[in-house]
Order: sequence, then structure tokens, then C-alpha cells
Amino acid sequence: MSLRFEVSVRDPTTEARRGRLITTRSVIETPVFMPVGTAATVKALTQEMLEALDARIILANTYHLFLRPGQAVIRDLGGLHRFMGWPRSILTDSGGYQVFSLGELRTVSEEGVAFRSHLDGTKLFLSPEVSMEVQIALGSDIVMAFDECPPYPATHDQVRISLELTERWARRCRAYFDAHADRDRQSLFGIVQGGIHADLRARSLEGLLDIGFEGYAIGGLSVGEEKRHMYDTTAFIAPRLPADKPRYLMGVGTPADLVESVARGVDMFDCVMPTRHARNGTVFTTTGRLNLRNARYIQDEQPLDAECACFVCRRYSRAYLAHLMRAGEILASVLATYHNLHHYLDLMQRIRHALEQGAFGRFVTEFRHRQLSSEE
Ligand SMILES: CNc1nc2c(CC[C@H]3O[C@@H](OC)[C@H](O)[C@@H]3O)c3nc(N)[nH]c(=O)c3cc2[nH]1
Repeated sequence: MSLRFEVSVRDPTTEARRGRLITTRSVIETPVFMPVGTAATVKALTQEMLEALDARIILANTYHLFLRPGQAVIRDLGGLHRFMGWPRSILTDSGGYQVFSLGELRTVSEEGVAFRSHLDGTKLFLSPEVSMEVQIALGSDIVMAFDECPPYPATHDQVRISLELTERWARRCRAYFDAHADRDRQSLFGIVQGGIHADLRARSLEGLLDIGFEGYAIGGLSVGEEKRHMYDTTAFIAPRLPADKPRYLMGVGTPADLVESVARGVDMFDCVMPTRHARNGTVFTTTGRLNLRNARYIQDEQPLDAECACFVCRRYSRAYLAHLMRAGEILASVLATYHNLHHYLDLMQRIRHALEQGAFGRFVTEFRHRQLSSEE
């Protein structure tokens, strides 16, 4: 077993845990936010910048790398870590979500999903076995099971039928992974589905526990449901996931979502918001988000965030970033992305510190107050 997970603190007033996830490549302090590096790059940043941010684990995506350059190219070049010059940890998502959000003309069957590449229309096929083969070839530290993320909204019956398919696929992932992966270096996570229905969430978890995984993800959320449904579903299922295994909430979220979901028992997060918003000109600050394309920043010589210690805030002004954004300069994406990821990773650091100090309950209260005042 390559993966070790240790919980050092259980928060007395919430479901939050302070822990440590150890792969063969890095020690990952939890709760952790994982920058999304879909096509083997966290867009606009160098790996050196990610190390400067002290990112310990990033995401890459099976669907995107399967389409381009293909897993055989990466495998023959020594695997994804060597290919992209990233010696720390990598989690790869299984392609289950992207094939539904990006794939065209897709046909789902018991066997898997046939679809056309969104790049050039080539006919392709993803299945539990193909997804495992790709992720094993990439050599990622954490491999995600191939699942179906049901659309939202969906009826109770549609969600049930989908979770039952996901469970049969999870069993096939486990079998293929155990027969072909180097289990001293790679671990397999199951993905709990069930929509916003507690009974279906419990049922999905029961099936996955029977199979057994090194970690458990909460899938099927952050797909357009109301925030209260996301929080309530997380509050129901997260504490029911094995206490001694990592709990990963997929695709979440805003800074407030991170705080609220840690309080409900989640250890790991990924979300494209800090990186995607940066490229669109939106930066995160302690007093809320700034849209740098707004005219009010054209002569604003303040830093993005006076409370931020990142090199962007120490050296560049909002006016300069606003200019770069308006001019469509590449540097705009680089500086805004670095700052946004610093904002997210610094928030996780402050959460971990509060948990260590037994002060997480107060941290949540103060965060909510500041959240309310910045929304007014
Ligand atoms: C945004 N909300 C959201 N994202 C989700 C992702 C993709 C995240 C992955 O998709 C890409 O970002 C959209 C990144 O590469 C990221 O790793 C999911 N992936 C799987 N396999 N199953 C799910 O149920 C699922 C649910 C999600 N909800």
C-alpha cells in the first residue's frame, strides 16, 4: 500500500480533521486544496511557481491526456511526473465527468462510453478498464475510479440507476487496478454518487465499502445544485466515509465552500475557480472578489489584496493588472493565477493552523462574519 493517511487532530466542535497524506512523492498536509492541472499543466504557471506556492499535489485529467498526447506517449517518456517535470504528487480524475461535459455524441452502455473527441471528432471509447489503463500508464499517485456523474437535476430513479452503474464500474476498476497497477506507488479512490438524496448516498457508499478503496471521493456535487443541497449532502455523507481514509469532495469550490466543507469532514478539494477566474480577470481577496476589468481599478495603485503576502501583491498594483487584463497580455494570467492559488493555499494553511490550535470553531465563525460583511 503506497498511501498513508494519519489524522492528528479531530476538531471538538465540528467534523473537521487535521491530517497528513503521504504518497511515495510528497507529504500532503490536510485539509488540502489541489490546483487543477487538467492537461498536465496548471494553466499559466510553471512547476517552479507551484513549488514556490508549496503545492504538494496537483490534478491532471485522464480524458484530456487520453485525447492528447495519449497515454502511450507519456508512458514511454517515463510517466506523467517526468513528462511534466513535477516530482510531487499527482491525482488523476478518471474521465467520467469530462466525457459527459466535453465528449460529443456520447453513447453510454454497460461496457463504457463511446464518444467523439471534442478536439477533432475522432471516435473514442472510455470504460473502467480503459480509464484504469490510462491512469496506470500516466503513473499518477492517486487514481480515481471511472464513474458516471449524473446530470443535475435528475429524478430519484435516474440517480439510483446511475449510482448502480457507477458501483458496477467501480468493481471493474478495482479488479483491473489490482491486476495491473504498482500498488506500492499508486492508490485507487472510489467515488460516492447518489445526487442530493441521503438514501441514495448511503446506498452508494455501502456498495463502495464492500469493494474497498484507499480513499473515498464525494462526486455528483457542484453540478448546479443549490448551495444548501451541496452542504447538506456533504454534511450527511462525509462523516459516514471511513474515518481513517482521506475524504475528497470533487470540484469544490469557493473559499467559503472550502471552510464549510472542512467543517463537515472533508480533507481534499479541487476546483478550477482560482485558475479559471484568474484568466478571466477575477481575483480573490480577503474582502471578496475583484473583477479587474472594471474601470474602477484603472488608476488604483493598491495591491490586489493589502493582507496578501504573495509576490504579486508585494510588487504589482491593481492598475497594472487591470492594464494587462485589458491588453490581453499573457502576464495578466500568470500574475492573477499565482495570486489566486496563493489565496486558496494560504486559506487552507490557516484552516490547518486553526485546527492545530483547537480554534477552528472560532475560525469558522469569524470567516462567516467577514463573508457576510463583504457581501453586504
Ligand atoms: C466543478 N464541479 C465538479 N467537478 C466534478 C468532477 C471533475 C473534477 C475535474 O474536472 C475538471 O474540472 C472541471 C478538473 O480536471 C477536475 O479535476 C467530477 N469527477 C468525477 N470523476 N466524478 C464526479 O462526480 C465529479 C463531480 C464534479 N463536480
